[in-house]
Amino acid sequence: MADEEGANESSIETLIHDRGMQAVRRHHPRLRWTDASGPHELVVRDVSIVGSSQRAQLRVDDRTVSRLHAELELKPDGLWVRDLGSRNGTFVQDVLVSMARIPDNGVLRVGFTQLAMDRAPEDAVVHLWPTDRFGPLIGTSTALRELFASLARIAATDSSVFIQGETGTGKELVARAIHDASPRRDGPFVVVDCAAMSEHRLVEVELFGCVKGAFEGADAREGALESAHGGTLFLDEIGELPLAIQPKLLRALDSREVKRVGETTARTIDVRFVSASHRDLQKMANTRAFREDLYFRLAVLPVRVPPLRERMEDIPLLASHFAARIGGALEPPLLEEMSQMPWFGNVRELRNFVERAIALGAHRALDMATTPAPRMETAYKEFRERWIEFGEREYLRKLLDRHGRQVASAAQEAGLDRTYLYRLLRKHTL
Ligand SMILES: Nc1ncnc2c1ncn2[C@@H]1O[C@H](COP(=O)(O)OP(=O)(O)OP(=O)(O)O)[C@@H](O)[C@H]1O
Repeated sequence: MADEEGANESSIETLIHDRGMQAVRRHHPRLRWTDASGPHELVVRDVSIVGSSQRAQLRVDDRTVSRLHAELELKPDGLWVRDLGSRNGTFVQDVLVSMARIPDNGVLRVGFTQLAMDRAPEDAVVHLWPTDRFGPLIGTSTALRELFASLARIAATDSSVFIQGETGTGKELVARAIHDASPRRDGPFVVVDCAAMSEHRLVEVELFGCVKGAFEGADAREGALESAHGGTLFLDEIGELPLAIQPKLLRALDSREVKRVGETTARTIDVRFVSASHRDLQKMANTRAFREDLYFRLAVLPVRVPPLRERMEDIPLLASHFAARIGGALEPPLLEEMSQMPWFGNVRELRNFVERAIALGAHRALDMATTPAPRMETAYKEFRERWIEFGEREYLRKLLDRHGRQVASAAQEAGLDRTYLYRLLRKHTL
């Protein structure tokens, strides 16, 4: 029998002990609806897509529903829905929403179909990872310990994993942790940053390789898919993969074979695919900016890395870890203050902040994180540098907002190369 600790009525979960392990007992929401093919019900346990596509986890047979219409996500405070750029909109309690929590016993509407939510008859017990570390990853929050437990299960399989999360949440580290915990750990871990190459031929050669003379000046070279043979291929920023290359990657995923550019015979590969993006591939699939079939092939096991602001309990542990790594320590009042900050750049921003706090002192670090512009009473050279940094950051922040974080259109307005804009965004942890 599980014994309960601190039941919280407003939350969907309670911390319990089950068979000596820490776990959460969680009630799962159930959705019931009737569409063209009759009445249905589904208990939502994971991130699920609602749509008319055959591949959607919650398929609604209604022509007014987009193929990938909305996404459901279970968070500690309940079930959230996010519209994926649908044609006819997503409604909660009859209000048009882009993102909203569905209240208990509330109603979600997609197109003409109403889905009534209630509580599934049986609660689920979700085990948490017993420690605050999983390979290179650190975290003590329920959200991360649940993620660690699911990464351990994922690592044991060979299925393709798609990691979604805001910039700086630790997606690359999650990919690394999966590889290190998997039976492929002694094989190679190959990383390809799909955002780093805007030219389609470059990406193609990087991924698939080429034979000598395949195009002017081409030398024979092995692509990343071949290099990752026996190991894991991590495709970072997969949302930036040019559409023209996507069918070729899909074929490689299906057939486990690659042909170098200019080659006619195929080579067999044994590779585990892990990909990541901070962008909404589902939304991109709706506007055909990303192939829907490729998305579902890559996202057999979808993983969501929560933003730091949804797991503030992790801040002191992470901050002390980053400080200790460079031989420093942080004072408790600073840790306290850090727990109030928004961390839009997530763990990367936290790491940079800690490094600054140790190198320059807490005051300067806080100043740089929170003061809107540098103070005038600074040496001219430093003032000038910081003013440019500040101006650049503000410019980029506003630009991104105007374009709903779509880098391609933002780059166009700014008259910048997309790759360069990416580099600037990383520099400013935006
Ligand atoms: N849970 C964690 N434990 C320890 N270090 C972490 C954790 N999460 C992130 N980091 C560190 O934060 C930094 C950013 O992480 P990472 O590069 O994996 O983020 P990302 O989500 O891939 O970012 P981007 O979207 O910009 O590519 C790295 O230095 C990483 O080591």
